[in-house]
Amino acid sequence: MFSDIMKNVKAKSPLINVITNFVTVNDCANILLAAGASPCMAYDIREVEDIVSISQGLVINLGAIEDDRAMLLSTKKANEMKIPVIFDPVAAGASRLRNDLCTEFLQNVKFSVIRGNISEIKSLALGSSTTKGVDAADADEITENNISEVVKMAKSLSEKTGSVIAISGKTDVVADHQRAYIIKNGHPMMALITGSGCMLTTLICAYCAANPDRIFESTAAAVCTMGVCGEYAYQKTIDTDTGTSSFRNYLIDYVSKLDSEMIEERMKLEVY
Ligand SMILES: Nc1ncnc2c1ncn2[C@@H]1O[C@H](COP(=O)(O)OP(=O)(O)OP(=O)(O)O)[C@@H](O)[C@H]1O
Ligand SMILES: Cc1ncsc1CCO
Ligand SMILES: [Mg+2]
Repeated sequence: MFSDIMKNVKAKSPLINVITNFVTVNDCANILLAAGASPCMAYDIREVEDIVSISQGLVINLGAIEDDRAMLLSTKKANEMKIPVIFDPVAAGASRLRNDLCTEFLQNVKFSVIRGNISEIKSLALGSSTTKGVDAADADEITENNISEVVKMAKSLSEKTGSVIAISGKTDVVADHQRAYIIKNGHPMMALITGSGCMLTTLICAYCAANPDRIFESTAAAVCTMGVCGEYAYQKTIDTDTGTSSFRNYLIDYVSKLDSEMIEERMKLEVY
């Protein structure tokens, strides 16, 4: 299902500029290299337009905001060039600065994909502020009881923004204004390392940059990749009697080792 999408990442090796946070920046660069893409983490206002002009994709991550002017300048350039721009609204709902920037970005930028945990996406869609900082609040967890409401919310946010919406967690949702996939891969250990969400957003950008006419499918492929690699990495953590720090390395290892057969074997994707 995703074999050509993954092959294109390796064949084209897209250059992705990532304006992200100092917490997870190195993991984001490594996940891109593991997938076959090429990272650049330029964020200085004096050069972002030049770097974006030679890039095939752009990530804007609000984890630790240093210079929102550089973010806006680079998105403007990327939109002019019509390359995919992926938004990670980290901790949306947690502070006025984050909420104001999310509003400003959604008004002025065309994002191909918006990827967040359920609390962050609820904040964008409903203006709620339930988030536990950078982590989703337990009370927001997607369950069998609320999944239809969550899908409805994602479709309506997609309609409003023109972006594909990816919600991560125990259950992942990928939706545009009319279609949705539910993906149930991954492992709870993924929430015990920082940056699994930031890495997922960056991987989505690589897949979209290599397949710019297939944003919805590329997003789903990246979500499945991350989930399946989380499962393999957890197994390896158990087999080696290690813990969360090794798990993080194994996660990157498996993204570099993964092929489409390994995904297809384990993928738990349903059309909703
Ligand atoms: N309980 C879980 N079971 C299975 N997979 C999970 C679980 N929690 C998170 N994941 C997976 O971990 C990845 C990151 O999702 P998560 O929602 O934790 O991101 P996040 O909160 O934005 O993370 P961060 O801000 O630390 O980067 C996704 O691939 C998701 O499917
Ligand atoms: C822990 C943390 N704080 C700001 S960004 C970040 C990484 C996870 O989003
Ligand atoms: Mg996050």
